[in-house]
Amino acid sequence: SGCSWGYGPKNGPDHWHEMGFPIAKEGARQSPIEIKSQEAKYDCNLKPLNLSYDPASSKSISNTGVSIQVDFDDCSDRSVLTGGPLCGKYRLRQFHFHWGACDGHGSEHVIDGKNFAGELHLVHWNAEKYSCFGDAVKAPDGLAVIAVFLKVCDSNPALQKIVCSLECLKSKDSKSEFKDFSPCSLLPSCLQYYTYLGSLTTPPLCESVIWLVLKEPVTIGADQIAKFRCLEFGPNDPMVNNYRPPQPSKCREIRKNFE
Ligand SMILES: O=C1NC(=O)[C@@H](c2ccccc2)S1
Ligand SMILES: [Zn+2]
Repeated sequence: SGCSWGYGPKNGPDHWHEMGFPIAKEGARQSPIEIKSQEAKYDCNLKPLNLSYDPASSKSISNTGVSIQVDFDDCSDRSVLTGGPLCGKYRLRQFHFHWGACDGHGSEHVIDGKNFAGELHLVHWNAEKYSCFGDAVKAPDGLAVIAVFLKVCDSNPALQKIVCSLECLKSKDSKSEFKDFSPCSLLPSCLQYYTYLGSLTTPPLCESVIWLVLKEPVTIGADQIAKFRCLEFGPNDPMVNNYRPPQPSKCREIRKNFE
């Protein structure tokens, strides 16, 4: 127990429902989920994802105590996501990562029983309908999160600027300037996706996320992910396994924009 949630044996995902977040157990659209590719339905009406990101809108990188996060200036439509299943413009607010203590697990979503070593989340909010992130996070169509699987293989040059910044971000609440970073560089060449209605994967677990899970993973080098694992949740508490396991599907429909 203890006052704040985390990923440990006493405050991790299995305890969140008793730490003030009953939706963790009672919710109808909790995330992440296991995606069974054969059960996902091809929908020809799904549009391609349209990303228009301004690298100048990146502001800072920080150790939030639960992840490493890059924040963007979301006071105007500088970096936006449209298309896919979305109605309107969703502004990029931040991206962050989830990863494991070893390469065999660490992703939040699972595809056909396969866990990846990590997962990148690009968090956007519906700035056309809502006036701020705080309002959007309470709405069923408030957020859109792009999830990208991380596969340990060759080193990924696009991650290098992030990896190099980690040395100064070991401790919780540390923060550095992080300018002129293009989030597009982190995406795979193919933007085919699965989509379903879900939730935040951390408390407050609000059921306000339209998930866009990319089919194609991106690589991360063994040396690069090793540096992620040197971060800390707190003093002498390595930041690893900061992921929530899959939640009941509860008969949700998963669609895909590819055959
Ligand atoms: O995709 C997600 N990953 C997380 O850590 C959750 C979250 C929680 C609060 C704000 C933004 C995102 S939702
Ligand atoms: Zn996340």
